[in-house]
Amino acid sequence: MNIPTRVRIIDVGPRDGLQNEKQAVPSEVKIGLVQRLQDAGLREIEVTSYVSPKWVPQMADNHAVMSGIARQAGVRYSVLTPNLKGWEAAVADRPDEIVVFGAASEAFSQKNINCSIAESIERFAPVVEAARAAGVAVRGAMSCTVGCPYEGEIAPERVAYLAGLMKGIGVQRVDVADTIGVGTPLKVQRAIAATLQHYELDAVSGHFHDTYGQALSNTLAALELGVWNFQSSVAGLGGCPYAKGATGNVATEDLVYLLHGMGIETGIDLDKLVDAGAYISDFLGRKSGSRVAVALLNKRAGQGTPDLIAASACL
Ligand SMILES: CC(C)(COP(=O)([O-])OP(=O)([O-])OC[C@H]1O[C@@H](n2cnc3c(N)ncnc32)[C@H](O)[C@@H]1OP(=O)([O-])[O-])[C@@H](O)C(=O)NCCC(=O)NCCSC(=O)C[C@@](C)(O)CC(=O)[O-]
Repeated sequence: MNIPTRVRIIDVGPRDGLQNEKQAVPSEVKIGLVQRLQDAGLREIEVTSYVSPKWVPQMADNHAVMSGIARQAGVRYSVLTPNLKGWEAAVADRPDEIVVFGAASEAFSQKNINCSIAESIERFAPVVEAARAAGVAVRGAMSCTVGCPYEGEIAPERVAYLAGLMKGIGVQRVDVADTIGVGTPLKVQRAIAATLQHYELDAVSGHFHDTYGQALSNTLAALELGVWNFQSSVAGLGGCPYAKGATGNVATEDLVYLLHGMGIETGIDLDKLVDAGAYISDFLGRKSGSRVAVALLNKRAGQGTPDLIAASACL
């Protein structure tokens, strides 16, 4: 076992978390969320995406959000850019990192970005080149590395193929995404191992949705392989508009609780993170998707400690 002692978390809540929200979330609320996440100690935040507003209307205010955030030294702000048009709009807003996003599944690639895997790489290549020439870091999101809503199970060879293509065009690090949260630990480990054929461990992150309640188990499986970069979404927000029925990412609060409980350092203040989750959940008018946050908020409200509630349930 090669469990790391420190983990870096990218909170993708403002982007992945909110992109699928039906109600319009004002730019000020998104900016307030980014502020609270950095106050809680997050050092990487995925802020928005420069995609077609017809495809993802919630991200149409990308410029307002990126220009409205109060940047803090040492925090990396990333944005999604699927093509040169997205890059050209994004670069004016000075992201620290851009994310090109492909899929290990042909059908998902078509549904999500309207092109084949091969075409997507052709579109990404000039984006990557321009970003690197401008000194902007480049990450590649790899969707459907375990399962696809249209094609079912995805073989690790297809993940290795995509990772190789990403590497070939100069993408510096990649996310192994279980977009629809169907993965289980061994399948996730196989997808990561396939990615490691092309990328160093330090350049691989886990991005697990929690649709089937497996995200923390999958995190542990990734930790066992030494992975130390993870993406999560405060309050468990989110889902992809082109993966119907898939729920949000693993909640950042749940991830931090797990990691701190294992003695793994994150640099994140869990109480402040719970406040950030409460802020956005209150705005959306619903309970947090984080079980840790709900337990800690109940505890704060004096409704008993989670330990006592659990004990009384056994009586
Ligand atoms: C990629 C495209 C644009 C291709 O869409 P397309 O229709 O093939 O593009 P096009 O080049 O033919 O252009 C069509 C129209 O879109 C405009 N357009 C073209 N590009 C842009 C741009 N960058 N920004 C703004 N507008 C753009 C373009 O100007 C034109 O406008 P019109 O003339 O009709 O008015 C489209 O499919 C799209 O926007 N898809 C967005 C998909 C998306 O954001 N999905 C969610 C994020 S991925 C995800 O959540 C998964 C992830 C990353 O979290 C990991 C995981 O869990 O799996």
